[in-house]
Amino acid sequence: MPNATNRMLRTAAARADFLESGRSGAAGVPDIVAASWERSQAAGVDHSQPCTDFSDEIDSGSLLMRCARPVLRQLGTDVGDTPMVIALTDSRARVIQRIDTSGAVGRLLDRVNFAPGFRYSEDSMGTNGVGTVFEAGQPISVVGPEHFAENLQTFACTGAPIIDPVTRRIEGVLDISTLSTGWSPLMHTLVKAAAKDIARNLLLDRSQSQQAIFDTYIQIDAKAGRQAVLAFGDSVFMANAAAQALFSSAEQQLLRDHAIFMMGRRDKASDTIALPDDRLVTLRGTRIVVGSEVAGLVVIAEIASAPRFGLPGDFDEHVLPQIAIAGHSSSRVVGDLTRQQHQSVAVGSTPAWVRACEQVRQVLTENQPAVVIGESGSGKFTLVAEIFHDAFPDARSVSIDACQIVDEGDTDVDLDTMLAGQAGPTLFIIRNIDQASTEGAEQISNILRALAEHEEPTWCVATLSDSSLDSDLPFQMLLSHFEVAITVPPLRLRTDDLPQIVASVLRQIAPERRVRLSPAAMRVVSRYSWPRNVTQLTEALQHALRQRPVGEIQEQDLPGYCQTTVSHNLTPLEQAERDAIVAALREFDGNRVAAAAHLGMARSSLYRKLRTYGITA
Ligand SMILES: Nc1ncnc2c1ncn2[C@@H]1O[C@H](COP(=O)(O)OP(=O)(O)OP(=O)(O)O)[C@@H](O)[C@H]1O
Repeated sequence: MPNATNRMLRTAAARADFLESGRSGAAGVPDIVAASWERSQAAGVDHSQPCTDFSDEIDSGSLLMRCARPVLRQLGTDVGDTPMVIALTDSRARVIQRIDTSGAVGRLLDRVNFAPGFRYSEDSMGTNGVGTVFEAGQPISVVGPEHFAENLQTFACTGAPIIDPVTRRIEGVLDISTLSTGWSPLMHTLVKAAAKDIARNLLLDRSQSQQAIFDTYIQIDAKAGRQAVLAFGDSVFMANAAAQALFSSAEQQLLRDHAIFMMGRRDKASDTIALPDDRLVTLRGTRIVVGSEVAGLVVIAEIASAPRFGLPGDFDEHVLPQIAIAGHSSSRVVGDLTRQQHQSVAVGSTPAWVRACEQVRQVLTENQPAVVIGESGSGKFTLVAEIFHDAFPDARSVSIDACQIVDEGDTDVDLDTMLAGQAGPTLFIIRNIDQASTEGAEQISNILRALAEHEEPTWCVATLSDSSLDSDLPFQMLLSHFEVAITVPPLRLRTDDLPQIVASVLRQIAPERRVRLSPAAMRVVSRYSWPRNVTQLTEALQHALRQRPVGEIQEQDLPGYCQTTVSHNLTPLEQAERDAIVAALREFDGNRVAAAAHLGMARSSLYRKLRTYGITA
């Protein structure tokens, strides 16, 4: 029997002994491997079903990626047709790039989640050619049964650390993986040399880039007079006095994020960006190119316009619905609201949504106290207020947030003031009654009783989250006050309505700008599950508008988390499965282990499904 086969057999037997009886079973196995098995076991890695986590926030423009790119390209050419996969990880053992010289090896590695976004640390996947390199701080080959996990037994992985020559930190690992039968000690030499090349590039890039950015910044600042000048690079950020006076540190961070986005673009180095306070800032940039890569950007930033519309929460004619908000300081009742011309938010053709709209219209017409149930941010409040003002244009509405009702003596909601100020038909919307404390629920009960006896025409609707229904929270005592329950569907079940909803949100957050989504961006929006519903969609579109204040929003302008990997429209069965996973994650506060147990699913299957459905919650 050849030596290599013999060695593998012995290691396989030692691994079985180790799993049964601990370190004594690992006799004859190299110390570095035996120590790693022990660490894997101590970390609680399940050798029969290890599980890793996934994140889709990979920075393709990072310094490491930039320095590794030419080396990986060369390595790919050097190994030619040898069936293997070359992988680069970041400093958190997350695979950030993979080059397959063999589709078959690539497919096999997909099945064990050795793919971009997945973490291969030792405490998640056990002994392997990435995580163990981080632990040992040196190159290592892990061949066949030397892997701790069952599903990695057929592979051989050779990894070498990429050590930053300046900081001496491990910035990542370069790994070559193949089938254990095709492993050769030559791979060790190859990987070590390539990792060193990447480290050398780190040093060169840093010093050349920093010098080039600095030189350009000095030149532009000297000519800029009193204008704001900022310089951005991987580990460089400079702002002159004018820039520091003009932008807060949070705004500077935003400009930096946008500059990094601009660095990745090939078309133009100038752009306009909206700050959170809606000032429009024009950035005129100069790209700093080192070698064939963009290493930094120096920009002159000018305010193009002052804020053009109110802050979120402000009551103004652009903000729907037209209602008074019970704020922190008082429950204001605002009268004399004139109705503006606008598109209704109650649009949509999804049957569950149409049904909810009809029911809301009916309870308001017949003045029946109702609870509207649905996921947070699904638009319960907006829908009720909108339909109410549509049906009763001269009436007013008051919103009371149940969280703000504390107790009798210390309350934000002053019922007497509210009712005394009521000079006409009024809708009271009590939001999130499921969030009420015991004292709050008693207070709300008093309010509901008082409203029922009030002489003026009064409507009363409460909203609550469907996940609270089965609980024994204090709000349960309030349900007897309501005659009808209406359910609002979550956004992910309203995919047909999404184009209208997106248009409506864009009109609301950028009323004076003609922005729309490109077809590809709309596809991204349609595939994502939106666990926080319209609230989250609004945040995502605000983010996209900051990236691209005018014109057509592209898919890369949307936040990374909603770029799903789902490449087809989901079948009803898949939608049901995705919804069950989202619900379980919500129930267990994003705890994937608990969610998998609840769903009766292996953790690895859950991770695969998360990737398939693009669920990042
Ligand atoms: N059709 C729509 N068009 C534009 N914006 C909308 C639409 N529906 C809801 N919104 C916006 O989405 C956000 C969430 O809506 P809303 O507050 O009505 O949801 P909710 O279900 O009552 O939320 P919560 O459970 O958190 O109280 C709000 O900012 C609202 O302005």
